[in-house]
This record gives sequence, C-alpha cells and structure tokens, in this order.
Amino acid sequence: MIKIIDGKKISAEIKEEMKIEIEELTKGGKRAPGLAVIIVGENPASKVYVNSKVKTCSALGIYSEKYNLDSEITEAELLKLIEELNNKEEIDGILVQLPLPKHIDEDKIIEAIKPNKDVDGFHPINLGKLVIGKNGFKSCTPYGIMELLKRYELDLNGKDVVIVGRSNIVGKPLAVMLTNENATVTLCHSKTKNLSEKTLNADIVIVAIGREKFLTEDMVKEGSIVIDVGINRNSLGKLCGDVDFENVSKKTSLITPVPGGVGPMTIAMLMKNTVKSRMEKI
Ligand SMILES: Nc1nc(=O)c2c([nH]1)NC[C@@H]1CN(c3ccc(C(=O)N[C@@H](CCC(=O)O)C(=O)O)cc3)C=[N+]21
Repeated sequence: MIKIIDGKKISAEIKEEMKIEIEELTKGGKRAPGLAVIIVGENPASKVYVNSKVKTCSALGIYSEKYNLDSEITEAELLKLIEELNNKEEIDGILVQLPLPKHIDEDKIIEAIKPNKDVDGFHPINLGKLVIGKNGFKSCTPYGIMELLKRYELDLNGKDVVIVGRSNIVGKPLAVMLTNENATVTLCHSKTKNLSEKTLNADIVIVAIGREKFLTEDMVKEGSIVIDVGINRNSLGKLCGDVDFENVSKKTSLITPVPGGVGPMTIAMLMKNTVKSRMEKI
C-alpha cells in the first residue's frame, strides 16, 4: 500500500486551528488579520491561485483586499500601491503574485514591501533572518514542507536530504530550514554531476524544478521519503508534479501526491504568516 503525506488533510487541520485563533481574537473586540493580494495581468494559473488565497481568507475570518492590475501598469504605479498598503493599518500582509510582467523588476517590488508585512517571506531581510536563525517570515512553500515533516513526526536529526532545485523561493530557503533542524543537506541543480548517485543515497528527496516525471524510480532508495514540489500540466492538461508518482511510490516509505501534497500547505502557511503578522502588532 502506498503511504502518502496528506497535505490536504494537514492543511485543513492547520486552517481549523487558525480559524479558532482568529475567532478568539475578534471576539475580544480586536481587528481581524488583513491580507492584500496583488495580481498583475491575466495569467490564468495566477488567477486560480489568487482566488484560492482570497477564498481561504474568508473561510478563516481573515480580511482581504484583492487588487487586479492591468498588465500595462508601470513599475512606479505598482510601487505606489505597495507604499499605500505598507502604511495601511488594517493590512498585515502584502502578497504580490509572481511572476510579474517583464517590464517590472520583481526584486525591486519585493524589496518595496515592508519586511514586517512580507508574508511571502521573499524580502532579503526575511531571507537573511532565516539564515541567521532569527524570527522573521518564512517562505510559504518551504515552511509548509517543514510543517508537513513535523506533523508526520519525521525526525530530521542527521538525515541525508537531497533537494533538487535552487530557487530563491523554494530550494535555497528550504536548505537553510532543514539545516537548522540538523539535517545534512545537499542542494542540487542543473549543473550538478551524477545527480542519481546523490538522490539514491538520500533519506529524503525533495524535488522543485518544474519538470514532469523528472524523478524516476531508479533514482530513489528503497524506503526513502519523497516530497514533490512541482506543479506542471501534462499533455492532457492534468496537474502533475516533478515525480513519476506511480513508479516512485512503489519504493518510498512516504510520498507527497500532486495535487494534495505541498500545494495546499503553501496557502495554509501564507495564512499562518498573516495571522503571525497580526499577532505581533498586539
Ligand atoms: N508571491 C507569490 N507567492 C506564492 O506563494 C506563489 C506565487 N507568488 N506564484 C505562484 C506560486 C504557486 N503557488 C501555489 C499555491 C497553492 C497551490 C495549490 O493549492 N495547489 C493545489 C492544487 C490547485 C489546482 O488544482 O490547481 C494542490 O497542489 O493540491 C499551488 C501553487 C503559490 N505561488
């Protein structure tokens, strides 16, 4: 029998816990947490994610504002909106959905968000705090993966973890988080030599590169744990991860599915960061 790590179930539990926390806050006469979500342009996938974030907010009692901006908006106009939201009392978190159109500098936008409202955890200040082990916002996807491992009571002490993919929003921060929990991390990427040799020796393999069926069964050790961060559409338009689930799952002791694995955790941790931001102002 395939043993899965059920991100959908765990994210539902986390959301339920937060809902109660928010109810208590507002019952005490305090303002609810507030999240502003900004989307630029008409990317259909981005729209789906943004709508799901807004829906989750309302299910939990989080106040939200959604800004649908035209793809032609200038960088200066977007910066102006961020500045307004930085100064807006009822907004605790600001999320600018990525990717942005090419004429807008993503780094500049991220850096304009006040670090104490950067619930995505993408600002250099928050990434820096993570590296030195200080309290800041953690990027939602790696944070969600850490929470999954924790709630499945998987001991990371001295474990060999291989991450494939070195993005600033998943691979790199995840390598730091796992290191902070005493795992031995190997961060692999497109220039890595003998990748299979590394993944075959790993207790845990985490793949975040965005290529369907990239991780195959000949690349994993019997009894290992596999975490799939990929979100791809296959030729039939079906959502799939970076792992050849059908075959890899025959060897793993635990594996995350796509959908229903890491994805729902990303949204849950965004909500968690928004609540944290609110609580820190009380
Ligand atoms: N500033 C910013 N922050 C983000 O956090 C961010 C972003 N930009 N740009 C795009 C990526 C992608 N992302 C996902 C969130 C939830 C699911 C999710 O809930 N997935 C479901 C399925 C959803 C479906 O059916 O399409 C699942 O895996 O079960 C997936 C992907 C957040 N992102």
